[in-house]
Amino acid sequence: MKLNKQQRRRIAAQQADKLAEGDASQSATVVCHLGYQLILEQYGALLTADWRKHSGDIACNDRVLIHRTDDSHAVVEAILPRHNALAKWQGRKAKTIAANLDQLLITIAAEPDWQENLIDRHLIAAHYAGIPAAILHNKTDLLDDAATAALEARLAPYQALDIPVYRASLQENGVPAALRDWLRDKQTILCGQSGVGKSSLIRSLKPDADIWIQAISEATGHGRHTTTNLRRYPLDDATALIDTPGVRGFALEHLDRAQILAACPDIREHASHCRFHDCDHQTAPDCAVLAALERGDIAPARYHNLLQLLANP
Ligand SMILES: Nc1nc2c(ncn2[C@@H]2O[C@H](COP(=O)(O)OP(=O)(O)OP(=O)(O)O)[C@@H](O)[C@H]2O)c(=O)[nH]1
Ligand SMILES: [Zn+2]
Repeated sequence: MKLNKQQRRRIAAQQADKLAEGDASQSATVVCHLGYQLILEQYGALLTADWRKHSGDIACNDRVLIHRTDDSHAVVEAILPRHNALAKWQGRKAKTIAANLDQLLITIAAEPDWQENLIDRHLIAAHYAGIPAAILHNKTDLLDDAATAALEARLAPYQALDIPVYRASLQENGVPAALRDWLRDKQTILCGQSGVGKSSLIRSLKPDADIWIQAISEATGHGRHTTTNLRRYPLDDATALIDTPGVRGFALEHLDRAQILAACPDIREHASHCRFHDCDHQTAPDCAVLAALERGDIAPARYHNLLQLLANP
């Protein structure tokens, strides 16, 4: 059902009243959005919750005001204001998948094989969510010296962008101290292909992760259905990890060329000096991007990856 302006205004006003009432209701954090049901955490305990039709697009890690209906169930009255939100786009339609994030961690590994394109899409999504990103290169134990050098060379252009790159063998050595520090007191969304080691990272940092997963399954009453939904893992009062099973990457079709370029800090400056506003950065005359590439001011890999993204957002 589509709402008219007046109905939307009335709902917004009702939600504002609820927010103002504050402690008449109580707040909780969204652990998991199952589509038909929400799993919330309040004071360490899990609740199932329904929401009113027009509360808005509730996402994992949202803070919500609730009305408890019994010990294990609640109704969401309103979404508390968000710092930010990460959306996944399908064509021109956006779906918020997580809110109130501080940073994004992309994990890659020797296996499964990965493409720069995957990292680039995550960096652009992070850029538009207004959060910094870092890369975790896991399973270093699988690489010999030559393979390590080759992989490091692929990651060098990202390090040149001041994106932290952490290296780990989670299985053999656990979580490196520098990565622990980076994650501390932050709400971090964990991205990466299936099998790179996201669960291993969560289990290393949250020894009771399996108990938490079990508790979520019990709350839903639907066994293991939650495995393809985003899930929040609290580590302490200020730290949480948000796992993203089933999020295969970020389509960028909703962005135009300029917006994609704007999210590439190493290239956008040069692009602003191209002779033509709509320069293709390939064959057009007086292309400042090509000139910078020839001077060595843009990493060839970054240039080629950008062309690929522009051709296939
Ligand atoms: N060799 C090696 N294997 C690892 C390492 N870390 C994790 N693995 C293995 O890689 C496989 C996938 O790890 P997970 O942690 O389940 O990966 P994931 O990203 O959570 O994958 P999904 O659960 O499918 O999303 C498991 O068999 C792990 O034991 C590592 O440092 N070295
Ligand atoms: Zn150009």
